[in-house]
Amino acid sequence: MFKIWRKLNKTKVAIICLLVFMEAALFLILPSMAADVLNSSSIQGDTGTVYRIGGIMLLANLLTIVLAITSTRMSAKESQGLGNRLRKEIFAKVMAFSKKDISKFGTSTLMTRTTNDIMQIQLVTMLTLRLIILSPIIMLVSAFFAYQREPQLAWVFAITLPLIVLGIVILFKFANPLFRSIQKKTDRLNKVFREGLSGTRVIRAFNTTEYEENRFDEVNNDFRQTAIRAFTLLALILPIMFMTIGVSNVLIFMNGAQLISVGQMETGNLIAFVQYAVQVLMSIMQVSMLMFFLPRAEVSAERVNAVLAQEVSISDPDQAQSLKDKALSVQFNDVCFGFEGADRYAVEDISFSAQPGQTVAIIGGTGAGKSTIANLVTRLYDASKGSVEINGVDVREAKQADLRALIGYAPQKGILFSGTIRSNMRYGNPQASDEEIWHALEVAQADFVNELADGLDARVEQGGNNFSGGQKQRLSIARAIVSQPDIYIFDDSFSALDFQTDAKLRAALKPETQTAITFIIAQRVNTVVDADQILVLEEGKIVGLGSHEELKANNQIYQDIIDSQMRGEDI
Ligand SMILES: Nc1ncnc2c1ncn2[C@@H]1O[C@H](COP(=O)(O)OP(=O)(O)OP(=O)(O)O)[C@@H](O)[C@H]1O
Repeated sequence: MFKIWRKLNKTKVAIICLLVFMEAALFLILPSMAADVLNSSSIQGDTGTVYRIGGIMLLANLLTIVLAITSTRMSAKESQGLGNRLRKEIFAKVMAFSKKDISKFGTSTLMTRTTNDIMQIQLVTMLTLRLIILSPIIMLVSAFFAYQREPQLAWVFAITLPLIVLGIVILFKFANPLFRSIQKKTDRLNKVFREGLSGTRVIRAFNTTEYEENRFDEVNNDFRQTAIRAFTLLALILPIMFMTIGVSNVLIFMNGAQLISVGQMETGNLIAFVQYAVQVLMSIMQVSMLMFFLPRAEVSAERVNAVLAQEVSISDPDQAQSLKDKALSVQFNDVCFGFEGADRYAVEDISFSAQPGQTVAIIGGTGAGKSTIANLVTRLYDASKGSVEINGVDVREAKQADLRALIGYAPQKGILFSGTIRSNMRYGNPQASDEEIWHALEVAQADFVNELADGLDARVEQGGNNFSGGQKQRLSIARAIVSQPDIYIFDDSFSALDFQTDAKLRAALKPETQTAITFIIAQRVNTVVDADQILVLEEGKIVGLGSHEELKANNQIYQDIIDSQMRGEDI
């Protein structure tokens, strides 16, 4: 938590502490002033002095309120500002994470950490800024003033304080593990909810709505039961406090009345003692409430710090080499890559090179390692062995931003962002004109945009959910074309297109990619027939490399793929 609090604005924290200190000082003198008026018969007889002291007390009260409002507002602003900065830092960090880094945490917990955990931290920061000075000062000074006024009544504290401390310690012991468990259960709740949301269509198609509802009910009820237990314990603090305050008042009044009757105590002192005693107990309550929230926030802070401290596994070198003004090329030198924990490489001993104007097709069955090769070019993964060179530079020696500026990537799943068609098309080239966008859409065979009433201004919902899979793919292809890259990567982007559209798209793409290197990942032979070189992948290894004609003549595996797809027809 302290690590996170170091991010607070120190000047503002100092001002808040000063305001709170002044608030405490004013608050503390009020009972003494009232007691002095009540105790002194000379003051009571002097109406002018009574009014003057009353006026000062009123003013002190007003000032206390102004100070309290100002410090509360500043604490709120500072704690919200801290939350804002933490969310921004986490977002920036997660954006820099490689796929491997993200999978270390999981999407659901990253979301919970960015929302729920940061809210816990904000709440405790605000409480702390207000109470960390206010409550201990009021508690200690009130106890001192109370003792100074009437040491004869101090024994009451000897009974009430241990009672209160014992009650709070017992509550802490039981509630803390429950609050820790709530945090984990929030992650689970999010995970099941997210899975349900993203899999709605599959759930309905398999008629498993009831099964999914039961699964959600189970985690939801588990969360509810733990939360009820934790908050019931938390709610017990108030009754314990009020009961203790009540008992202490009764004891003070009983003993005080006796002392007044025998002339050993003045009425004003009794009133002041009661007020100070209440303040002592209320301050203990405030501190204990804070102590109650603190462990929860501590757990949250640990979870947030873990994300911020996570080393980004793919980072820029200190002295990056430029990729500009160099001849365009892509070269794989005996590249192997394995996922963490996997017992074999996902791709192994991959070597090939590509020159400007060439199309490299990668074909192979499901899980053969095709996307992994694309991810090695874009440096979403780093080679475990060997090297990937772009323009003669090892990708690990270049800046990621420079590398990615060279690449136009159309992913396997057409991923779009909420906004308009235009904003999505300009994603890789903010300066693109409408003409350039329409041209790219034409090349990508995205004719359907012409029919949309709003054309380029047509709305794109979150994830492009208002477009079909094939439409999303074409828009993703157009987006890659708009950025006019040196290297195109179409990762199975033609799979949702019919044969005719696939052929038309590849023909239209040719003049666009004349000076570029184009990667086409596909499972269909039709899509790769025109490629300059085709990499045939099986279980992560290249089992064939050549043109369609060469492979068709000499490569048994390629022939098998053709046979399985065309059932012997000639391609
Ligand atoms: N995040 C991951 N963690 C562990 N293993 C993975 C991960 N992603 C992919 N793999 C494994 O790596 C291998 C290659 O995956 P890759 O996605 O490159 O295949 P692919 O040829 O593109 O398949 P498809 O055509 O089905 O998309 C597969 O065996 C897969 O199980």
